[in-house]
Amino acid sequence: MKVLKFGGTSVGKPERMHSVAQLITADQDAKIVVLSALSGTTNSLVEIAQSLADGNKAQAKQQIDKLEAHYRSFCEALVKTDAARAEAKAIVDEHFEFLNIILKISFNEALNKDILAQGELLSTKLFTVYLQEAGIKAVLLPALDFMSIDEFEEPEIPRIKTRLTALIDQQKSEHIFITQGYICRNAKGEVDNLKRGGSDYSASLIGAAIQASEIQIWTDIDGMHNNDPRVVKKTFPIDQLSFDEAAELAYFGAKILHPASIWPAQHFNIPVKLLNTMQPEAKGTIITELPNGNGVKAVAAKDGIIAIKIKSSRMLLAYGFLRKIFEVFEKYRTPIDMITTSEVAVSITIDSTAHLEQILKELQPFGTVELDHHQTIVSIVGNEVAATPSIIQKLFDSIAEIPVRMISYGGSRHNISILVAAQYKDKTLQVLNKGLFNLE
Ligand SMILES: Nc1ncnc2c1ncn2[C@@H]1O[C@H](COP(=O)(O)OP(=O)(O)O)[C@@H](O)[C@H]1O
Ligand SMILES: N[C@@H](CC(=O)OP(=O)(O)O)C(=O)O
Repeated sequence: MKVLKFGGTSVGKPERMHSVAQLITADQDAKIVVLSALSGTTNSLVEIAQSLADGNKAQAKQQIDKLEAHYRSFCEALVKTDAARAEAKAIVDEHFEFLNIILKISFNEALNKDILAQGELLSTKLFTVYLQEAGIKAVLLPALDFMSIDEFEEPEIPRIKTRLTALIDQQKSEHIFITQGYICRNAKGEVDNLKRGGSDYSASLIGAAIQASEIQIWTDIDGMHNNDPRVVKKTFPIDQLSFDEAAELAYFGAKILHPASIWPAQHFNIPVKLLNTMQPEAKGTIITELPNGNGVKAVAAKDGIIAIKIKSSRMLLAYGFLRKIFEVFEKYRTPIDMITTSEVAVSITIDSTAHLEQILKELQPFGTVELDHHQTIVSIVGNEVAATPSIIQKLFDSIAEIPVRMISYGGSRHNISILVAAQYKDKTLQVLNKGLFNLE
């Protein structure tokens, strides 16, 4: 069985949904099709939830009405028969009735998650109505019946496997299953999600749970490119990446993949293909266990980084200092991305401000604490990149004019990372495109 995931841009217009239907029926293979919300919907739902959190019900109502109008016209173009239009209308009625009801009740975090789930529920139901109208047999598998995370927000793969296999076994004669990406249930049984962009993660978890033969991530670009196409002019798709290379790129900002989406596939050695819905014949990128050579494959940038420097003469010749500092981050479940040390100071980067205040308070006794917001990690990724001598030379030549805050070299054989102030991100990606790939 294969898993095919279609992102927001691949289902964001009625004609795109029609193309997705063609793609999933191009062969007779059994498949689970994972859909995101229509592009822009989750952002709108976040805005609605924010208005409600701010107590601004009038604004929330306006935002709900605007989104509803969008869905009404989407349905008009998606399906043509009276029966299908009536079904689509009933779905839109149901979900917007829900959004209108929550205007009347007091807002809380569980409700927030319920709001955010509406996008994937709508897209999958509407797509199923279209498939039915087009005479394509498919079964809708509700993700909330099988996808779950534990109290640490970690996916429960064995449980997902048991529940999903049972659902599929009940319908053995079917070969196209549709489900929602992104949404899941948490340890309390409430509706939750796998964080923004999480449909890729859903696809990978489903692939791992059913030991799929392949996971396909269909998006609006022909695979992983060597650099961020939103920032540099000339980029090219990479034919093949190893799981390690892809994981580094996803984690360090290549938006095409959710940061956590590689490990489930890697654990079960399931190939992942990145493909373009708008150009299905393009080769895309295949991600498999082994790399197909050494050296730089791509550059990526991760925004929203905070650098924390702890300076203390007590660190001089002392042991146990770093452990005490790390324990503070562990206590607040805040992962550290980069770390550099000298005899009297340690610099650390994090990407979450959730517990920043408490962390800073607990770091104060260790020395002088300095903070830099608005930083970006730029990562140079490729198998054995750190062991390829010419690369470090080219890297330093390229960034000669860029003020660099931190450099991490040697932590991973596949990654060299530098930290720059966010205002230098674009320039850094551009000079690296020239210096490492000889492209503008
Ligand atoms: N290195 C990269 N290679 C390919 N795409 C990238 C890269 N870095 C950023 N992107 C962006 O990722 C986008 C696809 O991801 P996303 O918008 O999440 O798609 P989807 O809606 O299909 O999930 C592309 O349109 C592209 O602009
Ligand atoms: N709809 C969710 C989940 C997702 O993965 O979307 P996309 O596949 O369009 O990145 C989001 O916007 O975060």
